[in-house]
Amino acid sequence: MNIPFKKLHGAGNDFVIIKHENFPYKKDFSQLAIKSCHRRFGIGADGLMVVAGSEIADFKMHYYNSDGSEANMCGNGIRCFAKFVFDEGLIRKRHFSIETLAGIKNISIKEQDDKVHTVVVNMGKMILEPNKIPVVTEEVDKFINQSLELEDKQFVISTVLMGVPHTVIFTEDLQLATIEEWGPIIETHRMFPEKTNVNFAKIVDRCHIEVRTWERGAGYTLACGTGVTSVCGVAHYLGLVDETVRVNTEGGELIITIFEDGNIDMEGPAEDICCGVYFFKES
Ligand SMILES: N[C@H](CCC[C@H](N)C(=O)O)C(=O)O
Repeated sequence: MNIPFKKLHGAGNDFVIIKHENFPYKKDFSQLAIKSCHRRFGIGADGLMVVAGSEIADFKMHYYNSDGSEANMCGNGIRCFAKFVFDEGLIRKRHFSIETLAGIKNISIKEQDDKVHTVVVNMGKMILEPNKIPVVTEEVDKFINQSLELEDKQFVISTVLMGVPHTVIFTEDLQLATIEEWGPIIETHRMFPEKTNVNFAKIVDRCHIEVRTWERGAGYTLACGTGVTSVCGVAHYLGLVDETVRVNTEGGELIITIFEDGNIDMEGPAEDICCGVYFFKES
């Protein structure tokens, strides 16, 4: 089956995007994600998004990680999704809404020469209550600064829900070797029945943080939008940063703004990489 696609990235987190009308087989989205996201046998990407219609918003976003698992939300992905639908002429408003499994997200785009270059997403509010997060824990009212002992290493972790589960570890050590060693162990820890994304964060000062993320279902990525949002939400909750934070990821910079009512905005880039036709072969 020949499927037209575009490939975009948001701060180095890259995605294959297709229109539902070109592949209207939801039962095969997972297989399509695995095959098309493969870095050798496919196009290569961290995830797949399918652009579909919605009865409650301007569009519906289906998101699948490169391992084929479906996720409720993707922060870098929804910026690329917004660029795709605007640049493709599917919508010409600069403010519109996208339905996700984590609720409706409101989008504002910034464009130059009629092409989107930056997108602001209202990510909603960070959820702190353990009974609303897929985490198994003794009675605590917030899963913040909990100690976790793994083999011979002590971690202090905070786990929140930002559409998807995120575990945050504040550390000075952002070496890739550390993330690749401990990321998968924490991602698949028994306390996370639906697994978790794992964010290693270094607070530079009250308005700068560096974040490196091991993503659930995708591994190490150059940036993670929901992860960066979660890190800033936890850091702000702990009084470590101000309301606006510039976050450095390996793939680029994201700007997070935390409002008094708890809503969090994420601003960041969305860039085209290529477009083409993907030859999907069912296995
Ligand atoms: N791997 C995540 C989904 C993608 C999130 C990330 N790419 C982002 O930008 O938010 C999960 O399964 O929870």
